[in-house]
Parts: sequence; C-alpha cells; structure tokens
Amino acid sequence: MSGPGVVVRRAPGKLFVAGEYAVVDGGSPAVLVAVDRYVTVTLTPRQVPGVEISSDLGPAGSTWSWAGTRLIPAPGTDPAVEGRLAHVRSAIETVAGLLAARGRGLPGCHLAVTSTLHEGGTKYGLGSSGAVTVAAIDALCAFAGLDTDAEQRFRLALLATAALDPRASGGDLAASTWGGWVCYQAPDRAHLARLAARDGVAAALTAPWPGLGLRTLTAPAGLDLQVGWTGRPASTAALVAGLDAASWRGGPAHERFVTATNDCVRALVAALDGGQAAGVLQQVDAAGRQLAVLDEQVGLGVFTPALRALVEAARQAGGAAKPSGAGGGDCGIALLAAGAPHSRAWLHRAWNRAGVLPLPLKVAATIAR
Ligand SMILES: Nc1ncnc2c1ncn2[C@@H]1O[C@H](COP(=O)(O)OP(=O)(O)OP(=O)(O)O)[C@@H](O)[C@H]1O
Ligand SMILES: C[C@@](O)(CCOP(=O)(O)O)CC(=O)O
Repeated sequence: MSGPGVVVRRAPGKLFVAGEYAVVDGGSPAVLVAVDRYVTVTLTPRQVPGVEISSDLGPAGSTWSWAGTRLIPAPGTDPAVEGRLAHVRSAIETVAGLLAARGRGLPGCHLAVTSTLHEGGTKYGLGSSGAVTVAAIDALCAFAGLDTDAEQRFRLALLATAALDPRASGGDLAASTWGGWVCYQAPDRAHLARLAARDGVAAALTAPWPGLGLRTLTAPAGLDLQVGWTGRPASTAALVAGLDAASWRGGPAHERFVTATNDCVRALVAALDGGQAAGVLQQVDAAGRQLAVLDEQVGLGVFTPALRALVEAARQAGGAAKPSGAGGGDCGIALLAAGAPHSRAWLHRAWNRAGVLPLPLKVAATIAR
C-alpha cells in the first residue's frame, strides 16, 4: 500500500541463541539473532480522530478513541480483541505519551498489521509480540514526524512492553530493532514502567537506564543455523511465572544457573568475536544443558519430547542445539559446522520423523538506522 502520508515499517522476528531465563534478571547477557520473517505495520491517515486497527489475526477494523493518552475501545468490543491488540495498543499509547509531552496528539489514522511470524494464527515462537511492537513504534514515530534513532525506538518499544509485562526482558525487541546477531542485557523494567507511569513517557525515555547493554555481533562464519518448529505454541509468560512460583527462585540452584549461563554467554560472545566456530558450538551446547538442568530442578516443561528430539538429532549430526526462548513448544535452533558428520538434509529428515518442521529461515541483516 502507498499514497500520501502512508507509512510502512517492518521488523524481523528473533531466536534466542543463549541466555534465556537468566536475562530476565538484570545483569545477565543474552545472545539473540533476528530472522527473515517480519511483522509489517502500515499507517494510513484518516479524517476521523482516534485509531482504527486491523490485524491479520483479526479483527478487520476495530475503532478506538482517545481519553488523554489512553485508547478506549468502541463500546461492544470483544475482550478477546482487546487482548489480541494489547501490544499494538500499548505501542500507540506510548508514542501518544511522547507526543503529549510536546503538546501534540496523534493524528487520526488506520493501523494495519500483517505478519509472517505465525502459521494460520499459530505462532512459531519467533517473537511476534516484540516485532509488532518495534514495527508499530517505528511506523508511528515516522507517521507523527518524530525523528528517532534505533536506541530511542528500542526504549519506546521496551516502555510499551513493560507497561504490559515488566517481567519480559526485551531481548526480542533488541533483536527486532537492530537485526543480525546481538548481545543484550536488560535494564530494570519494573522501575522504568513506574517512571513512565509517574513522570510520563518523555521523561522515562531520556532518564538513565542503568543495566541496559546492547552490542551488535559478527555472525559466525562456517556455521549453518537451522531452526525447527514443534508446531506447538507455548506461553512464555506462564513459563516465566512458573519460576516465580517455584522455591528455586532466589535459592542456590537459581544462582548456579545464572552464573553458569552468564559464563556460557560471555564465552559465546568471545568465540563470536574471535571467529571461533568450535567455541560457538561448545557454548550453545552448554547453554542448552544449563536449561535442561533448570528444567529438571523446577519441572517447568521447557524440554518437550519434540524439543528433546530436535536437540538429540542435531547432536547426532555433530552440531549443537537447544530450545530458543522459554521452550515448552515453539521452536529450537541447531548450529552445524561445515564438515559435520551428517548433513543439513540428514538433520531435516530426522526432525521430520520426530514431528519437528524445519523452517527455511535466514538471519536478517543488521538493520538499525
Ligand atoms: N499479527 C499481529 N497483529 C497484532 N498483534 C500481534 C500480531 N502478532 C503478535 N501480536 C501480539 O503479540 C502477542 C503474542 O505474543 P506471544 O509472546 O504469545 O508470541 P510471540 O512473541 O510470537 O512468541 P514468543 O514470545 O514465544 O517468541 C499477541 O497476543 C498480540 O498481542
Ligand atoms: C524466558 C525468556 O528469557 C525468553 C522467552 O523467549 P520466547 O519469548 O519464549 O522466545 C523471557 C524473556 O527474556 O523475556
């Protein structure tokens, strides 16, 4: 779609390479990679004030009006629709908060979302919530004539996310904002959410964000990244909440997990920096084994039978593999070195036999402007 005043922005999905769960606590880095499937957001000017939102997940056109910087759904809007549009709504309200500090409002518009991060409405686990937030913030800023750089858009996306769920690390947002391979460390999201609620988005945006760390990394040469989808969606929020419910959190096993995972991620970054493929494989394998220990101790259900089979087959092929993200379904990753005992085709056949669908994904290039 194009036309006067129409803005189109897209953001890629992501995979967790190492550091999931540990990254939720401040001070722990994670490595993520952006993939070449996208959420696209199109903004079209509309004469009527307020926002009309359409998503490929439905509905086709739901109308929202402003109460200050809060969006109010039209009377009779299905609560399920409100849930499905929660990330888009939070992104719009966040940009509206920034505009309000400059004495402006968001002009009337239609916001449309399309995504290749789900299959007929079933998510792959490639970070569609993060990608839709990043794409929407980018499109809304451009539509409103706000000149922003990548870090400002990332911060706005994290404020929008933290308003919904301060536990979410924002690793997905970092990968979707910068593209390519990234090393990310999360700031204190609960503090930022409180700051934004108390002092406004503009103040929170420019405040210091202690703990935030972001570095783009060089992709490992000579390693083939493969992705397998279990076909089963998992709830990241429920899995992370499971950790809070268990007595594991705050105890010695938790501390050991975080320390060991931090060691893996730091060694992984060093191996990536040094172009050492063998070191990359070793650390991805080690990070996956730490997740398995966590899973055994807490009984979270990170490793489903399909994810176990995905990892086992990749090890037999001579590679390293692990779930990507919270696990419980969604997808897993494997890295194969050139000259591995078994080929990519062999791995795909083994995955198919185990009910794991190989996804033809490539790394999305570093994109931040
Ligand atoms: N096409 C879309 N249109 C509008 N909102 C979307 C779209 N895709 C995702 N979202 C938002 O993201 C939410 C899904 O987030 P969820 O964390 O369950 O999936 P994910 O981010 O793809 O997976 P994961 O967190 O495992 O990587 C939806 O409820 C909705 O709020
Ligand atoms: C468990 C966690 O570290 C990763 C979740 O990854 P995913 O959304 O399930 O791909 C949570 C988070 O980083 O917010």
